[in-house]
Amino acid sequence: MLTKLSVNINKIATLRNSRGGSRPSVLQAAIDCQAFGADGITIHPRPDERHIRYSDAREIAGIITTEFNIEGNPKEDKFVQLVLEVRPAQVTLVPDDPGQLTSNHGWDTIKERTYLRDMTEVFHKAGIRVSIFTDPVESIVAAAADTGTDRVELYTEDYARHYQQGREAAVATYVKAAQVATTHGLGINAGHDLDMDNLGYFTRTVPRVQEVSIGHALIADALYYGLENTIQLYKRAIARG
Ligand SMILES: CC(=O)[C@@H](O)[C@H](O)COP(=O)(O)O
Ligand SMILES: NCC(=O)COP(=O)(O)O
Repeated sequence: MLTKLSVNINKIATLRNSRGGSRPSVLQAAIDCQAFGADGITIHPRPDERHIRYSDAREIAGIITTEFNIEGNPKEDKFVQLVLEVRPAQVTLVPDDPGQLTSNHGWDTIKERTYLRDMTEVFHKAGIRVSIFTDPVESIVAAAADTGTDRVELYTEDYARHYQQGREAAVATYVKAAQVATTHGLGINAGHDLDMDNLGYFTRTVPRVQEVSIGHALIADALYYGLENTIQLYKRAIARG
């Protein structure tokens, strides 16, 4: 099973918003990423719309030829309403507070089990696959299964942070977390701070990763190598392992 690459285009929107205009077009970027080989498009509209706007989500939904993944915190009613309106293939539930610079932790699936089960049911009723953002902690991943979620997304910042010092140690908790996910019948996604250097080892070593969502490093690389070439480089990193 080859891991799918979902390109997170948040940072295209960051650049667009920085001048108050419409350039670069986020919609065109989504169209092009799919044409260049992305297996999906991911966005993470935050309550302050610092990059992706809710209007972007509505427009992108109309040009999706791959898979659309919308990330966000369902404790924001506006987010839930948007997802139910847009009906992406997947919603990824991320427990970010509104003012966070970026995502930096997964759900406490033990404490939030009832809440997450209720929200999973809401999105399932709309025919939307659910993925829950979790740290690579075996007990947390096991508890995610009690919510009825389809998948967990393993939060990979810790892996990326420690990759250079020793990739075997950096990936160990993710291998175990993935094994627990599989044992509990959960699909496995992964994301955050993955890049061209650390990606192949992760997808080669962690079993049954169905999808990685990558944005910040990929868009930064695209400034040097071009978007089409960069997407192909990331796809080859996965294929080469
Ligand atoms: C959930 C996750 O790890 C990423 O989608 C992250 O939320 C990216 O958000 P920013 O692009 O706002 O950093
Ligand atoms: N879910 C992770 C994601 O969508 C992108 O994270 P990053 O590559 O921008 O760190």
